[in-house]
Amino acid sequence: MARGRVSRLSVRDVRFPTSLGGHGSDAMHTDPDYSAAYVVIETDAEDGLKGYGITFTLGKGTEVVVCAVNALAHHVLNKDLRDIVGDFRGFYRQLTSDGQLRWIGPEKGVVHLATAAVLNAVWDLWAKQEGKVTHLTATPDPRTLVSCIDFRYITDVLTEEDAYEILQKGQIGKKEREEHMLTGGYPAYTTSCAWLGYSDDTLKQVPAEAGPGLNRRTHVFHRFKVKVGADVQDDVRRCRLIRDMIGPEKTLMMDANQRWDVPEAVEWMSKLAEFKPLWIEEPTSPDDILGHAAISKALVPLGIGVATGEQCHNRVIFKQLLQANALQFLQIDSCRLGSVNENLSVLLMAKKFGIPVCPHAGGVGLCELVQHLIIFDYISVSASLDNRMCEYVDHLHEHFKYPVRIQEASYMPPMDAGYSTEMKEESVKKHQYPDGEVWKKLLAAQKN
Ligand SMILES: C[C@H](O)[C@@H](O)[C@@H](O)[C@H](O)C(=O)O
Ligand SMILES: [Mg+2]
Repeated sequence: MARGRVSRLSVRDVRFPTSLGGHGSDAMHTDPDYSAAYVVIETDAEDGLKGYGITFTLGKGTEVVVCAVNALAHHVLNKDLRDIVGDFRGFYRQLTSDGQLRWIGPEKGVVHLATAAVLNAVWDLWAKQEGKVTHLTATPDPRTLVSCIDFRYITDVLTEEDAYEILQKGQIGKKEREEHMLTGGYPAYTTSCAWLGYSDDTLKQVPAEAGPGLNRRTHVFHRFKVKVGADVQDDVRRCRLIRDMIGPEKTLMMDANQRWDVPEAVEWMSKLAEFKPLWIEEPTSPDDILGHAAISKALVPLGIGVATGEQCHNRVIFKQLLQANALQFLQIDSCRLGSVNENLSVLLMAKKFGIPVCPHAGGVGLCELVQHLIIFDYISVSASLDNRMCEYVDHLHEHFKYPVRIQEASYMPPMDAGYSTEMKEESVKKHQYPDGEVWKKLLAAQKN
């Protein structure tokens, strides 16, 4: 039972200097410092439980998101948690419809990232209070889940009744699928093997580390993603190198991070088609729905699908991408959309259109969060693993209190109550910007 009045909301700017090693680099984000606006919600309940929420950002972007979280805080403070989750749809709408803040959104950009951080903290707290891993796998009543979704702007594609029906059908065989997750986990792919800033030598090392016997964490990947898009000759060389290393059978995906215009995307991918990519991710602007549709159509003869979503603003854009046949793989993001609430609506729309969801993860904490959503998708919505997998990157998990568990290249279901969002206080202190120990040193060195 949800309890307590929200007595405090704090938000911190936590950054990791990942750019120093080229980790996370791509054709557009050449110096990413993986960062989080880290929200903690406290209540006056005697249990002393706190809710932790993050949104993923890059370096300097974090300070802007922190401002936006502070601007939203009054919607949460002094509210009874029971009232928040008792009318979660209403609360979601309250946050996203703030008469002044929606002008700098609505439901997009900084203000929506901040909404996600706050709502992620609410989901974490609610789940902890109920002693559940997540509300998603454990909730017996699809009506409760449906009541968390704001259907505004999507009823032409998904009504409340449609959602309920999908979730009701998802009850069939749920026990077996739960069992399957507990024993085999959810299939993962790795991106850590081929960031754009990695040298060929590093490329050669990293996939080998994921091979039998050599791997630090004893997982053997079958699916790999390589960053492309900056220089076509370079891409050909790197893709050849990786394809040779992983062999012809393993799955390869490519990610251009929005680098190209529409015709350029098609032309570029015809040069990389020989390496048999399953998909090209974010070939062009994330806002260009018809552009994605044109690229999808042009790449059909090459057997390459289009994947997108990590910078898709909200459920409305996802709705249109689905309506326009603009993607073959849909990539939800646990921190860009409005938390579980909005992600649920997208999972349900994807089910309706028969498009597999392959979440974006990585960054800092994204794997920890999105595993809950995708395992739920399998157990209660899609009921399928065909053409489905969840991204995994091998960075920064050590800073989380409940880090993901990867076994045999699969996400093993989280077992601790909550949304796996809590970071170790020691890590937060060290990496807080600009006065954490790590940044003090780095900033001092930059001055000298
Ligand atoms: C800046 C980031 O590392 C991105 O490159 C990353 O999220 C990427 O697009 C991905 O698909 O993992
Ligand atoms: Mg990507």
